Amino acid sequence: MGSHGKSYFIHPPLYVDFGSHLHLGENFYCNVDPIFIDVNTITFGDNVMIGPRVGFYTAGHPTDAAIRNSGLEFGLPITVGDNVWICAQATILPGVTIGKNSIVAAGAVVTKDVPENVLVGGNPARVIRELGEADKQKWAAQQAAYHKVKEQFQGK
Ligand SMILES: CC(=O)SCCNC(=O)CCNC(=O)[C@H](O)C(C)(C)COP(=O)(O)OP(=O)(O)OC[C@H]1O[C@@H](n2cnc3c(N)ncnc32)[C@H](O)[C@@H]1OP(=O)(O)O
Repeated sequence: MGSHGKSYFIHPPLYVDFGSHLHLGENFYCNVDPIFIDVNTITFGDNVMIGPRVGFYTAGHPTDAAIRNSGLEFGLPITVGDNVWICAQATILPGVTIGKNSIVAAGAVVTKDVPENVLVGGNPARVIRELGEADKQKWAAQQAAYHKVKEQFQGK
């Protein structure tokens, strides 16, 4: 591995082309069976969560068949910001940067850069909506309800 934070976890099996081009931030979590085609660098910020069977493909080939057959390959870096969640079976293409706090929905094919604080999904991935205060309120209520049940269960 190129570099990593103090705490990281990847469920095996995993595939890397090199491994040395992979840079993980703090508190990196990746579910089972990721593919890292790291011909160029794949760089993750802190607190990134990856669902099962997500593919990161930095490599590409010429769209001209004759030149492609000569063996030419290129690699463009992939960069994932802090606090990004990439859901199951998403595909991240060469050169893509995903902005901090954003979510890539399950099955998305990400062909272009993703802004910060958005949910993207589909093929090709498009912004579905912005993430913000409504999400915070919804999930803070869920969190509070969870802790209430937990404390009741523990007899506090
Ligand atoms: C780290 C891990 O291990 S994760 C474990 C594995 N789990 C997963 O991968 C879970 C993946 N979950 C998803 O993809 C979910 O759909 C989420 C997180 C994106 C849902 O986010 P929410 O904001 O709650 O989305 P919500 O269900 O309200 O849907 C919003 C819109 O996005 C659409 N949408 C939801 N998921 C997707 C998707 N995967 N692809 C395309 N569109 C989607 C919905 O149809 C809806 O569209 P509409 O407004 O036209 O009706």
